[in-house]
Amino acid sequence: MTHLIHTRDQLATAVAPVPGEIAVVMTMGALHEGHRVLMREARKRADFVIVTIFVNPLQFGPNEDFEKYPRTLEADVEACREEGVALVFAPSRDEVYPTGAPSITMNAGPLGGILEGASRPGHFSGMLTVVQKLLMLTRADVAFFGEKDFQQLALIRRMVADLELDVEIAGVPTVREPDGLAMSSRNRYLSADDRRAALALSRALREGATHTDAPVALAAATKILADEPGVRVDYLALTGADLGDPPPAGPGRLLVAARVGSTRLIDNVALTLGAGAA
Ligand SMILES: Nc1ncnc2c1ncn2[C@@H]1O[C@H](COP(=O)(O)OP(=O)(O)OP(=O)(O)O)[C@@H](O)[C@H]1O
Ligand SMILES: CC(C)(CO)[C@@H](O)C(=O)[O-]
Ligand code: BAL
Repeated sequence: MTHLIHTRDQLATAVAPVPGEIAVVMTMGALHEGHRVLMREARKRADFVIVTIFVNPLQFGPNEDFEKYPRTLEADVEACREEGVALVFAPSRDEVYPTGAPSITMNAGPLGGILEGASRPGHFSGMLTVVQKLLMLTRADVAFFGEKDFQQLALIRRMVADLELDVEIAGVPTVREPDGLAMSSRNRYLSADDRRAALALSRALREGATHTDAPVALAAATKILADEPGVRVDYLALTGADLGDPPPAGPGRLLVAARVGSTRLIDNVALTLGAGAA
């Protein structure tokens, strides 16, 4: 039985008697198969799964898509029901920010200022602020996040480590459409032409990841993106697995952000760098 609740009082009442572990999957709604995989992983881990649905104003810039972000609560609750979720917490803005716009927020640190943080100033501060609140409100023992938002996941891990929060963070690999496009709520903004052009992102990452030499991997991915006129690259970066400088040898990450039409998409893949790598 899935319950839809909207207030923090309802949430406190619902979680208080839970005997075992509580798992949370935080979302902004417009749920798709990627979110469902997170829910399934959460269900494997805990009997009591909470899905939060909240389009957090604090993590959107003034010219971003906060107003037009898809809001599909009824279908979202149905998806949660099908996945055996116990509780859907869909709070209002006032319920999450009862004191109004908070004057004290999370500082996302240096990792919060690169890549997505450079393109979306304040985004990670707003994201971490709401994640911390939702962890506290749901009293989660374990929280599941997707690798699709790789820098977000890294920052949440960092926050939990640095602030010694008593919660486990579980990462889930990116779920893709059969043709490679990373699933994303924002994919529903794409026209048919945009949708076709957007495939260049995953194609570029896949091709890049076949190379073990960092400049060669970057050049291969760059060429594929440059060959697709429907894509305007925001950044393409090759980093270490911790988003620092790429190591001479070992695990790395190739990350891309780009505009396709008026839609901004992100994606990333793991790759192995260095001589001797496969
Ligand atoms: N394709 C995916 N594979 C794995 N996890 C995903 C995928 N898409 C989203 N998630 C995860 O679901 C959680 C909620 O994300 P969110 O609601 O922002 O969805 P989204 O599809 O990423 O939306 P957006 O298009 O706005 O970026 C995050 O932990 C995110 O990383
Ligand atoms: C983690 C999150 C739900 C916080 O608003 C959001 O950034 C998202 O959906 O990835
Ligand atoms: N999926 C990450 C949340 C955001 O784009 O604001």
